[in-house]
Amino acid sequence: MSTPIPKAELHVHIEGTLEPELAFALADRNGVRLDYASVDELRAAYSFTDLQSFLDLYYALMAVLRTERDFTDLAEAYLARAAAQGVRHAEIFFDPQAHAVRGVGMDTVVRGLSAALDAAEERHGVSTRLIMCFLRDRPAEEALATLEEARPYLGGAVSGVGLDSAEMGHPPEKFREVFARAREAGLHLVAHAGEEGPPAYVWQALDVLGVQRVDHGVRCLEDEALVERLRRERTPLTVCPFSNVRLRVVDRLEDHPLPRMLQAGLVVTVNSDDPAYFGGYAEDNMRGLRTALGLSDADVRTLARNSVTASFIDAERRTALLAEVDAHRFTD
Ligand code: HPA
Ligand SMILES: [Zn+2]
Repeated sequence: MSTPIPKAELHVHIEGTLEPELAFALADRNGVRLDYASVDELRAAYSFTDLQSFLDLYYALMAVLRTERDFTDLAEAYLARAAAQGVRHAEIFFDPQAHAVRGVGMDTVVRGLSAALDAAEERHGVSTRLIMCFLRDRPAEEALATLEEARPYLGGAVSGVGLDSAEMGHPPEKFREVFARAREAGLHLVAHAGEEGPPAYVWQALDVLGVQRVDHGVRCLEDEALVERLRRERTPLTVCPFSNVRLRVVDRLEDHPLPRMLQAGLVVTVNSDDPAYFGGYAEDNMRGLRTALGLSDADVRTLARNSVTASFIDAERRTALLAEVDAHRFTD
């Protein structure tokens, strides 16, 4: 690969970076039986019809994650791959409720992930933040309990909260209270909205939850007033092109609405979402898009700059990373 452009990744689920090889290694280590005979057989199951069909496999495979060391190994593997793809800063989602159902508690998950994240700057040159997501298809009360369980880590290991899982039928307003509490705790706020769900869910994420970024948000294009609002307030959208194709939010990469989003003046970023399942990491997404849509060098630089300005890093590192993006030379 020619030198990837330096960038931030703002939308990646750590559980979605679980590659089949690591899943089998952890299954062996923990004595967990998988329903698949081999890595190839598992990979062959990665054919999705919508978000739910993906989530079913995503949650099932998490059964192999048991100990602090498992979470450390998972995050370390992601950080090494991300660094090789030019990622210089990563804001990483995790789903504590999806682990609690197996009796794997908050401390195990956060301490395990933090061990890898804390070493990432020195080991890989990647700064990091951790964003705790609530599962929107679980009750609001469970999200509140999850926030309380994470209390010792809020503002420390955990910088923000998000909202993910099955979108349809689970509007952002269901989580009004937990987001209000997270705001009181001084946390950053983001939410998945407008991936499969309608523009109304994006409005709610902004007006009811008060999010600083919208994850996905591609369906905003169906509502002109919403596009104008996002543009005027420069609310970043963390777009995930490979994910959109694999989950059939768009038919083909060639049809991806990203150029229209840029054209509309939106602060768009490119991200990998669940790279082990969707066919590639951050730079893979960038190059895939570039080829499919004929993006220019200037477009790619704009996307990389957006990723840095949309991140939650401090001003000094932001300036340093923007300088790196501007100094990048395209060689192919
Ligand atoms: O793309 C996604 N959408 C919603 N929830 C998720 N959890 C992991 N990936 C996703
Ligand atoms: Zn996502």
